[in-house]
Amino acid sequence: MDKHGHEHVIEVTDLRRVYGGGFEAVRGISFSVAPGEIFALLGTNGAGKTSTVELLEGLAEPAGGRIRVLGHDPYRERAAVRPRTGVMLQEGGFPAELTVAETARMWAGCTSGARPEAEALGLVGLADKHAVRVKQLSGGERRRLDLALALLGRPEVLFLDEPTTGLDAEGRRATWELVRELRDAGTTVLLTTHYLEEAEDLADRLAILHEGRIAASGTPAEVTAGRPSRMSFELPEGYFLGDLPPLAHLGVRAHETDGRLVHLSTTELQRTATAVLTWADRSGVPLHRLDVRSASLEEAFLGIAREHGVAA
Ligand SMILES: Nc1ncnc2c1ncn2[C@@H]1O[C@H](COP(=O)(O)OP(=O)(O)OP(=O)(O)O)[C@@H](O)[C@H]1O
Repeated sequence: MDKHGHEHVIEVTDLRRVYGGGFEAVRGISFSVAPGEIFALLGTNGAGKTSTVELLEGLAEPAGGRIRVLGHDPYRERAAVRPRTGVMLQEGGFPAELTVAETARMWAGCTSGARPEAEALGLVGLADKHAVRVKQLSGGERRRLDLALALLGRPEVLFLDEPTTGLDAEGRRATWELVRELRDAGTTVLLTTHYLEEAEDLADRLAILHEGRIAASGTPAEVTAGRPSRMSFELPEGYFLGDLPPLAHLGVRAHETDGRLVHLSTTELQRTATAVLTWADRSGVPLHRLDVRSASLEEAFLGIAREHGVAA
């Protein structure tokens, strides 16, 4: 149950996955996803995202722990869960010779209560590609076809494994917009992504996985809270870091110089930025390449990787 008294659509408790050779890829993770929520699983390469999503989709049996999707065990009660979920795997693997429309029709034939193929293709912006063979689609268009197929059964729960990998910036934004619309219409979405911006922009809540464990979780704001913000600028010839106001009094935790470029890491961005800009203004110093950014998911992600000794 969540705080509003709703049943969770996805509930994961102390989940474990161990591969054949004895390698423990998922080491006791717990999280839940509420109805109509977008939940993102982030993580370094090999953190266990795909291993987890496959368990949620019922494709393998967990080595330990418990999963409930729409109140059912997705592995043991696959027949009850599968028709109500849509799955977009990392590798679609469609017959290359079929056209887009034929692929959608074939898929619709295996899907109960499928929406019209043209509607699904239209949702992902592939309507004008219906007569094109799958092998002729670009990488990004194939990803969009994957998504169209996942949407055919009007799923209540959508699993998206790296849905925007290979898409250009416009395609990525269009997919985010579509995922948001689906969420607003009540679909619950669990996605994995390598794009921190995607999680920041799209996810209502997220978990950062690291070596099979959850290193941080919450809303994007909760996960970034307490992480330092960044300010950087280029000092002109003849000026040095020591010319600036004393940084330690401004919440600056760390500073680095890279040639003339100065990077400050601060817990009090407004004070730091005000002091530096006031100093520059009063001293008549032009600050080139000025960049000020508040704590982001990227900062949290890199911080977690650093704390765990991973080169990020
Ligand atoms: N079939 C398998 N047998 C043995 N080990 C595996 C198998 N599949 C995955 N692994 C290992 O499990 C770990 C987690 O892999 P997984 O694919 O879940 O990570 P991921 O977070 O999705 O990574 P990526 O971001 O690189 O896609 C990795 O160390 C991987 O090598």
